[in-house]
Amino acid sequence: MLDTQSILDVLKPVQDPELQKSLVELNMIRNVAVEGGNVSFTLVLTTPACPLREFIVEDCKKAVQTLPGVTSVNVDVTSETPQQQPSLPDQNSVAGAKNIIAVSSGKGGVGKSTVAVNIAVALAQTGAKVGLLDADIYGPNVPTMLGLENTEVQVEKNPAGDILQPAFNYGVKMVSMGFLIDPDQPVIWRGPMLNGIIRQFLYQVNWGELDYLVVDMPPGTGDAQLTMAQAVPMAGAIIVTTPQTVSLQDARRGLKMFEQLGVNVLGIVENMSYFIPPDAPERSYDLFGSGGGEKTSKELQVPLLGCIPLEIALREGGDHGVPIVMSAPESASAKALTAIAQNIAGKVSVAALA
Ligand SMILES: Nc1ncnc2c1ncn2[C@@H]1O[C@H](COP(=O)(O)OP(=O)(O)OP(=O)(O)O)[C@@H](O)[C@H]1O
Repeated sequence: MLDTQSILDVLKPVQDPELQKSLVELNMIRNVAVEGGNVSFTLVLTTPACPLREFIVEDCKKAVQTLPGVTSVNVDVTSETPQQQPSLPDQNSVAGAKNIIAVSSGKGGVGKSTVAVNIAVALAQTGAKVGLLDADIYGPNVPTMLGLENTEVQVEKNPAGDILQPAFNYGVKMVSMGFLIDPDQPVIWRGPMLNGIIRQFLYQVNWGELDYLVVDMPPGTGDAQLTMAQAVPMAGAIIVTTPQTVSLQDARRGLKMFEQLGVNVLGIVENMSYFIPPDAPERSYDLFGSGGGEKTSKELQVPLLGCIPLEIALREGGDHGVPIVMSAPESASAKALTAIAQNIAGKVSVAALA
């Protein structure tokens, strides 16, 4: 007989390809309804950024259609991002923020902020609720890249501590070190000061509900990384590198540091992997050698999340405050960044449900 139980039974062997577990057992199939031969249910994915959405829907439909008497299958797709749990006793979650992702690099100038901004916007484009915390004290350039450089931060007076109102553009809520410091004045940061500001940015900002809080870390291995790892449960870190050997060596150091701090490294992103000339987009040149990111990822046994080409439009997007995933989603770098964002979202779900 065609009923809720028979639908759930036939769907039981269908797995989430990333989590490699049964959709039914993961409680991802809900609201099953049968009316005559018409079957409908809700598929609750673990991220709105799921790149395999169509594939999973197709698998479900095929399974249900094997039942005799089924005339139509209607799948309503939605998502609930799982929440990362604290791993250390003193950690405090950021209220409302389900998954905190640190974007880091061994050294400056490899494109860490460019990657952080574009993956934040790409995640927001899928419908996810996204925050971006610019913790890069040495070069807080996220406001410029998001077109928010002249923002006046709004502060809400509160007896328990003032609350900052994040700036907002392209679907992303953002706070930046750049809002607090004069960009032309050098600031000498001492560990405790930096620690205090990062904690303020985590806990005294009106972030609201967030599926992902992306944090643009200062380059290198220092106090900011230590503060983050101690303060909050992190879904994971990603390390941005370029293909040159020196950059890869720095990436290795960054990776080891996160491992020592007990932070899950979601993978490496190789930026400036190859050059695409704007007047001959069918060509590409390996300016800095090739395969470095892949080699490092194999050696260190962490996934390579993707490779981003060197494209003039990507730099221009950053300078003009319109991230390339917004301005030219069909460009090679935007496609690479969107795929990386989806990849990260998948790995975050796996880590949260492990
Ligand atoms: N793939 C790319 N193609 C072209 N330009 C790029 C690419 N990646 C980054 N850039 C440009 O390189 C410069 C440095 O990038 P970005 O500020 O993102 O690096 P960073 O690692 O965050 O640096 P810092 O450590 O100073 O914060 C920027 O002008 C950016 O637009």
